[in-house]
Amino acid sequence: MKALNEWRITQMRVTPIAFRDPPLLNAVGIHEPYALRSIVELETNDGLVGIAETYGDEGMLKALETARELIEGFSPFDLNGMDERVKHGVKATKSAGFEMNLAPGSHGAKNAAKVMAAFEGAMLDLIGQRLGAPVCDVLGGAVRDSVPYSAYLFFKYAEHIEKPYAPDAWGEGISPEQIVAQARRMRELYGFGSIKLKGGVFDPAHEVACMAALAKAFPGVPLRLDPNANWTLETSIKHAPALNSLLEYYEDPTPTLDGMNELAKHTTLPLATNMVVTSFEELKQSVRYPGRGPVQVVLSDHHYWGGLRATQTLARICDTFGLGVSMHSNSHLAPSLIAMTHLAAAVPNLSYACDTHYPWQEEEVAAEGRVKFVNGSVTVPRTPGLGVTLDREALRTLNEQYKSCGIRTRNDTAEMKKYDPSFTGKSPRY
Ligand SMILES: O=C([O-])C(=O)C[C@H](O)[C@@H](O)C(=O)[O-]
Ligand SMILES: [Mg+2]
Repeated sequence: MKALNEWRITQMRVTPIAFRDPPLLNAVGIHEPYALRSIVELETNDGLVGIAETYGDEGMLKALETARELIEGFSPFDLNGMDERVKHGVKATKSAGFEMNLAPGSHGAKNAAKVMAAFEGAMLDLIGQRLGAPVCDVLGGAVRDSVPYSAYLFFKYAEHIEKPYAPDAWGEGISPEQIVAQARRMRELYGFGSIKLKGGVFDPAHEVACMAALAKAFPGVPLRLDPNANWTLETSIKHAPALNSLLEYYEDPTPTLDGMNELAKHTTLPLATNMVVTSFEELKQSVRYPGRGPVQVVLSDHHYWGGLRATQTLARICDTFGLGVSMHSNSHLAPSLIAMTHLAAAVPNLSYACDTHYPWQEEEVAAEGRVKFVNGSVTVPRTPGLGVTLDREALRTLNEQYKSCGIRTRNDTAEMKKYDPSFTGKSPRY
């Protein structure tokens, strides 16, 4: 073991991976057959390896590569120094191709925050391993033993238009009956205590009918609907009275802070967002509105907010301004879900069950296997560090899948055009 003052990160490794992802529908199109992520490993001069999962889009891989010199050679304890180096050394980029509104992984403007989060995650894993403490303890200690997640329902087709593998077991999810069946299956398998439906896909009246069917099938279970800003302000106001009695919060129905602010005057529901408040600058703008303001619940996401510590800061600011806090997710595997779990354990004012796409994923890179849910919650690991080790064989397989799948930047709109050539992804559509 190196003395702590000689402890250094000697090498960064980034492995892009692709894993099977079902044909899930959203405001801008449909998920491609493979979702992209990357695994960042930081190795130290005493042979420890810390890991973090982040986005796998081409822009993110380039940003990580440009930041190599900002991490190699430095101490794993140098978290604040790393933040500063990355803030000044990693530039925002205008993505050369497509920037998908729902995929923060493709947002060049968030390059520095995304790189900080990836580096910090692996550094906290290293610190925890070295000290024999779980990441949540490094973050100041867990205030809960397990973290509640929400069932995350999607409208979906039974299979992809191109068929690189056999269809999933969930089947089609379009009618209210199919959505209720999807929720029932997900609750049976995972025990989730609240339910979110990804909306912004079909006629809003159909989506409201699905929420009513869910409320009838699961009385007392908290429900959320997220149209991903695909409804105009007028449409969002029109459906507010029906949703008032159905939802626990109304997530990003309409675009812009101004739009959400106006909507807030027409609904009794808290308005939640992972679209109009996605940075500290936007949070500042949001809390400056007089009255109720545009946002009552911030859906944080450490992967693009600058990391676990930055998200703790975000949660404290939310507490100061009386805003609720929960978490947004994307298609992800155990290293990401477990990092969210450590973080959520160390956020006292987490007010709602967090999102996770995890039930939609079948493949895994963790040697521990698939993450287990008990009554919809994930137990906070007590093992040193993140508590996730890489299954090297699985990592190799998912990296091979990345190389062969041909996808380099998530583009749900281009995928949807294969089903419907007239689809534009233009938003708000309803
Ligand atoms: O809450 C959200 O906005 C999301 O989860 C965004 C995701 O990109 C979701 O729309 C998806 O996976 O299609
Ligand atoms: Mg959302």
